[in-house]
Amino acid sequence: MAFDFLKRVFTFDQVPPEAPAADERAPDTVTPDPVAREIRASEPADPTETVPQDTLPVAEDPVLAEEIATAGGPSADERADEGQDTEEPLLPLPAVEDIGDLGVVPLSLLQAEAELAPGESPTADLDRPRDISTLPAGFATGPAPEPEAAPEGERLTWFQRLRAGLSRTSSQLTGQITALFTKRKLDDATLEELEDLLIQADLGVETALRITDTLASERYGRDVSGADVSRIMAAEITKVLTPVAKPLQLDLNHRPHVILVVGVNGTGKTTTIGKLAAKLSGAGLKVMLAAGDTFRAAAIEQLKIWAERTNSHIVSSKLGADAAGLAYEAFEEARRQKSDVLIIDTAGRLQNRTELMAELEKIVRVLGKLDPDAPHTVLQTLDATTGQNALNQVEIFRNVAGVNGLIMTKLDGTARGGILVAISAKHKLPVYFIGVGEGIDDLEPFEAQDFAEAIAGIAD
Ligand SMILES: Nc1nc2c(ncn2[C@@H]2O[C@H](COP(=O)(O)OP(=O)(O)OP(=O)(O)O)[C@@H](O)[C@H]2O)c(=O)[nH]1
Repeated sequence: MAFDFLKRVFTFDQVPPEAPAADERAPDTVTPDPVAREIRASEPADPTETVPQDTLPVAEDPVLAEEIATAGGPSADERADEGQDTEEPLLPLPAVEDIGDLGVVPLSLLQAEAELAPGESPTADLDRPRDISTLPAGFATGPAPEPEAAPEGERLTWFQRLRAGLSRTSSQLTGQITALFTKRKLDDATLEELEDLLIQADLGVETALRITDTLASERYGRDVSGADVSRIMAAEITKVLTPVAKPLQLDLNHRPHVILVVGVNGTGKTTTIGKLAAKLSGAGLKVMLAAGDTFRAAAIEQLKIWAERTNSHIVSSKLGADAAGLAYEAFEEARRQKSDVLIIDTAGRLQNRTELMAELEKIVRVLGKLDPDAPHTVLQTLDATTGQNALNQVEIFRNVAGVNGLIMTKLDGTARGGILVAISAKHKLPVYFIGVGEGIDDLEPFEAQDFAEAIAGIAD
């Protein structure tokens, strides 16, 4: 099944195309060997004649055939435009002479042979040593150099991607902090400026104050280095994040454990569902997906592909169908099929679109009719490139849909990330995973210390 998917996404053009049937082949089939070509040109054209596969590539490639046909002359189309016969032989061949049993050879070769001294081979010239001291620019002689080994580990580890993603935040912040404390001692003014910098990095007032308080208690009135601030910053952020860095708990007494995935448009819901399904079905759980984003045909197709890739079942309906109805049916179907986990995708919506938020409320309500505890997990995806607006997103989705867990996506891009600290300090919602790429494996459990150190710009 996975191979079917690959086959749809990639074209495997290394596989040589099958030779077309003789009657499909162009009558001007060209044999690559020039001598054979010349010989063929003198023979009566036999369009049904086939050429062994291994001699076909030149003639089989239509672009190449056209290039050959037009080398030094007008294209077939141009010839047609000029009213010329397009059936003429494709290749401008040298003049030939019939020499009986030997068939035909180029006249030029016969003339060259006639000029040779007795016993001298016509190809002897090729064997003479040549002066190769003046090759054209761009060429060199000597054995071909060994190809250089590809650099190891071209694909970054997820942690390197996280660090790279947060590097804009961290390098900007650490640069400003270093500049702030150059030739200045820690006093009220520098503490206030530091607090501003931390707030500008989206960390939130509460965490900014924790950091400045700790720094003041350690080093007030003394010199401070950027490294001191980074260390304290990482420690304080870790303290904020540790309580929310939790594993996603599945209560398999429910069967299925229902996960509803919500969030603003493009925050990575569908992709994250695919990644989650891959983890769960890879662990042997029976997963069902529900294509609850009934607004976009592409979203339904996208989820179907993820279902196929992850060996999950999928329930989908027509474009524009009632999303709550679909969620209800999917829940029933998952029960019938004894799925372990049902993951329901929803259309992206801005938190200020009241009617769309009401639809989300309805999905939750309808699921609750089948099981008062359902949906058991309501996951919200947050795009790490978003700043302060993410705080507001959590606030509203939490109120409307009962969000009880977060996943931050796109931490591999030019992420801001600091906002997750502010959200964690305020909402204390579990952060289960982080997205660090678009691939199926690019979802990592959230680790408080790793994240904190990446923001604080602390190297390994
Ligand atoms: N770099 C990166 N891209 C991601 C990540 N997660 C999702 N994306 C990309 O973000 C884009 C939007 O992802 P979707 O999964 O379609 O988002 P969605 O929330 O379902 O979108 P809507 O259905 O429009 O609301 C896609 O191009 C994804 O490949 C991630 O962790 N890193």
